[in-house]
Amino acid sequence: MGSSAKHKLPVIDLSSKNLNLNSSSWVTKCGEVRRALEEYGTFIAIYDGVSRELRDAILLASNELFDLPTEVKVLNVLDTPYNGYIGNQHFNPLYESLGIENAITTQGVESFTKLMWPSGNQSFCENALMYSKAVAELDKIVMKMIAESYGIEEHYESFSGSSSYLLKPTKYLHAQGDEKVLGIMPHTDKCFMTYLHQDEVNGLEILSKDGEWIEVEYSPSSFVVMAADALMAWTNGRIDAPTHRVMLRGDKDRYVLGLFTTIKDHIIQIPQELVDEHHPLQFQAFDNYKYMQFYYTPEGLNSECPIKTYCGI
Ligand SMILES: O=C(O)CCC(=O)C(=O)O
Ligand SMILES: [Fe+2]
Repeated sequence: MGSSAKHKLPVIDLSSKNLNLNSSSWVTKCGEVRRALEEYGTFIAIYDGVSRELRDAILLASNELFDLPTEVKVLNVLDTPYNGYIGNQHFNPLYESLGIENAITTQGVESFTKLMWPSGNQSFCENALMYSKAVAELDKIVMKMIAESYGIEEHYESFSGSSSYLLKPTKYLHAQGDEKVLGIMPHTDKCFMTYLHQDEVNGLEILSKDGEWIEVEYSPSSFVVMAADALMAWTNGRIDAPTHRVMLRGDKDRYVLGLFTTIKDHIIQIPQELVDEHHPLQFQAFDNYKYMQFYYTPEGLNSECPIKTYCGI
């Protein structure tokens, strides 16, 4: 498996000025999004919903967050293992992250802020909420495009209100020396969809279908949109969740903001429209949130493809 020169991730402009729901360019864009996801499981979106000021403010706030003492950061404990606080793991020693649950609600962001800064941090709270809401709008656009492209809008509408958003500021300490070093081990995400945003330091790599690692370069005004395991099951395997990792190089720490959507309290059915003689049913109806819990059991952790082990046919 080498690094790829032959693959380049599709870049799709989803800025508001270029999207008109009733135009033929909308239909063309839906097709582009679907093709990119079917081919790579991911693409780079140009999206103008997050202003430069907001981006700078939230990245600066992430710096302050990771500068807090470890005794404070470990207080962030969530129901889903590994979403609360991760730091100094022996297998990902440069990686550190903190998850903020219900990140598009005032209550979700406020309770996290109070835990980290008992005397308050109004600007963190406001910026994290504004950022999460803006990226959740991008999620709505992307999901609408996927659903329209497959003709499964009604299925999506039946659970779109059950989307739950986890904002995960992440920090990677810089590598020592010129060699590329591992930032996060190869994995697929276990939620429904992932939206990544970074400062100027690259490092994300995606495994292509033919086994090449694609180095992802994207500007601070773009987002990586990535399918996760639950989207793969819902689309009956039409879209694969791509394996990805982070490799670090250079002398700068890397900051990333991940927004992860999960469908909660809803059993996701596989749309009949996606099942035919060329695409036999591959998955049973499943609960995305329970699947995430299953992943952290010994059976889930030891499985080569946990979503198949959990609800595959
Ligand atoms: O840092 C990145 O670019 C990717 C992070 C990631 O894969 C994750 O948090 O699941
Ligand atoms: Fe990931």
